[in-house]
Amino acid sequence: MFMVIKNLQFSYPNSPLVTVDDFSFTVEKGEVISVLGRSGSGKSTLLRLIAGLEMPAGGSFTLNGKKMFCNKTFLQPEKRGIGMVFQDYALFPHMSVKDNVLFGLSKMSRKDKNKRAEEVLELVELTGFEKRYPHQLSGGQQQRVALARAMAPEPELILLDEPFSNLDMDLQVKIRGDLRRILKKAKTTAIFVTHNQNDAHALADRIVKIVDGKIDRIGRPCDLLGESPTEIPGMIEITYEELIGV
Ligand SMILES: Nc1ncnc2c1ncn2[C@@H]1O[C@H](COP(=O)(O)OP(=O)(O)OP(=O)(O)O)[C@@H](O)[C@H]1O
Repeated sequence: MFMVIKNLQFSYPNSPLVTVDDFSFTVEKGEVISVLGRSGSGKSTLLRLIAGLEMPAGGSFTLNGKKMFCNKTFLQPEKRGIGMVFQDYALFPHMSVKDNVLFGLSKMSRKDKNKRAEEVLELVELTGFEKRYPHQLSGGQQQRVALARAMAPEPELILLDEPFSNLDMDLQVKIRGDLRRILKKAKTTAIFVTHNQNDAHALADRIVKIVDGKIDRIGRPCDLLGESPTEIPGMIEITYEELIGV
């Protein structure tokens, strides 16, 4: 299995709550997973643990056979091969679109960097926008530059934290369609965090639903559509056992 998270455990210091309580799930290569949950359920914390920005209290996480953490192994964020896109895009305002994308690339010749930047900008349909600055772009275009920058180094996994929350409703609908198409075209494995059920259902191959720091259910969007576990007796057992396989 491409990515395996097993019995992941985390609490913030000085907090009585267990923020991530015994999470186990697997992700296949090229799969798009939505982590769906209400505000405060622990979604961003899970992404921070995957990214290596927080140290888990227990459990293990491997990505493409590499131990990200397990017992005393803790791979630093910069060595994990994981790209991130956050809700505020975090583009460098004084850099052009192309320079923003080039920033994510290292250890390549100048020629190769330029080629890769052109490729990813084409993928997100921003060819011709290379010389513009972030303030000269729409919100959706800025979001696509952020995605291009994260995808440029060909990370093994991309994490997206509520990437649409700053966009207006019409744009959200368009961008989520674009995002799924872009991720699938590049065969990128992605974990996408949202509190919005529509986004989760439109984008994901599978959804990991979190309630109060615990995995409530895992399943395909068609399995989980609009139902709560109490409305489908036995649902947790079937989907969870079938799908985590760890
Ligand atoms: N630095 C911190 N110190 C202590 N508690 C924290 C810290 N950051 C988050 N928390 C708490 O951990 C819990 C989970 O927070 P987290 O940000 O992961 O939730 P979330 O599901 O991403 O929420 P949102 O959708 O609002 O971003 C919340 O109860 C939050 O108050």
